[in-house]
Amino acid sequence: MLPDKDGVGGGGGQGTMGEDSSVTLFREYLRLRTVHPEPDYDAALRFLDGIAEELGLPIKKIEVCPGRVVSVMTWEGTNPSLKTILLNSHTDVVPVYQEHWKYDAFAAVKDSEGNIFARGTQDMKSVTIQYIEAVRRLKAEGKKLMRTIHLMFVPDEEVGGHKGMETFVKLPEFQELNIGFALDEGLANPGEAFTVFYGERNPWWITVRCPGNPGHGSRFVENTAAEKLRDDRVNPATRGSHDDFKVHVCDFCSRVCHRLNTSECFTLGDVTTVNMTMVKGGVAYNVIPAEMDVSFDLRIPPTVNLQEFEEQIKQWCKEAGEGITYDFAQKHMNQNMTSTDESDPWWNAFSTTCKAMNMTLEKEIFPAATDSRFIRAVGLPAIGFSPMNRTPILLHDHNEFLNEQVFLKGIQVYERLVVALANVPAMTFGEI
Ligand SMILES: CSCC[C@H](NC(C)=O)C(=O)O
Ligand SMILES: [Zn+2]
Ligand SMILES: [Zn+2]
Repeated sequence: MLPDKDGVGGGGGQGTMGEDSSVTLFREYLRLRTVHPEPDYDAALRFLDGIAEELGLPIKKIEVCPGRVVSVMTWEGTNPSLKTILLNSHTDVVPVYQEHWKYDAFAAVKDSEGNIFARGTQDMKSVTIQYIEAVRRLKAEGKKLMRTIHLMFVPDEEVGGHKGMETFVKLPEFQELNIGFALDEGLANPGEAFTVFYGERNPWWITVRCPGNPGHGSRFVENTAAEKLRDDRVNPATRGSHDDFKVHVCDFCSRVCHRLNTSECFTLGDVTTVNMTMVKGGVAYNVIPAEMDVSFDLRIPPTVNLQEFEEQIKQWCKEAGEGITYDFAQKHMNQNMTSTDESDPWWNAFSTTCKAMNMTLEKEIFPAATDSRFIRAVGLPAIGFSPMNRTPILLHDHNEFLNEQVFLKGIQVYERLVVALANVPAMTFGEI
């Protein structure tokens, strides 16, 4: 192995201009435009095929929906009958507002401080390449692991995972992987610590439909769709007669916000948030619409009783006026969390390895949604972890970047984690 110019140690070879070859590969992957709304998934599949060939690993492709392929690269363990380790990552990225970026968001420019700028540097092309490079180094060292490792690359996480992981976990090809434990994405941490996620808030996307009396825009019309959306009623006859849905939501949000700000123990993942994100309706300035729709993005922690919460929503609709209904565009109901008890063999392997590397872990509930929710929903333990400390959280933001030293350190972290997880002894229940 070539010496490492940056003192990171245990690195890959030198790529272009003395750059570590792992960084060069990362930048190459960042340049693939797997960006919504029309991700170039074929480019990602070709890239991954090339890597599988380099590593001498078989790669299996499963078309879960037309044009949506999951690839699985497999490094077989010395005891392939044991439960396996899944290293999951998604290949798609969210769109950019290029005019707000310092550099082309798909050029993977590296500045003088070693910060690499591109969409996907944090979410989550870094993790994909870190998994690959960790496996490449372990193989090059001649390591043999007990459990099989699957590197899974999935499409469409950023648009809800319906044509990706949500469908794949229900297929026999997923069952056949015989997964025992999964790693998936987390978030950067601006401090020294690393954040790990053992659960996620449930995303509920709701559209509240408010019907009302139509009529000429110049008149006082009673019981309009619009007045069910607003608290300062236009019509003096009905103003203040009942609370609208938005008032209930605002009251609820200010109570949550107060709790979040007054308790040191809470992070965003521990509280429910509701945001009004869309309002639709109307056909002309002078026609009072027969219906107006308002949409909300709700995120509910796994500790909340979901049935009771839905009853609350029903009540708000009832109080907001006649004929109001709601429907869901997204309604995740599973509340499984992954054990972070030291007695849990998977968590124990994960946490003791991190401790041995002097890493401090902060355990949290993921505030948004990742593909881990589908993995946990089929009863598998999954930890959300992207090894990025000393890094501002910039996923989905302008000028997303990751420093190359942080990236390289992450490869070392995975090298150790993969060995530890793959060598977790066979469990008395279910494995022997
Ligand atoms: C609910 S499906 C969309 C998934 C998306 N994930 C992230 C990490 O931004 C979100 O939470 O909105
Ligand atoms: Zn992501
Ligand atoms: Zn994302």
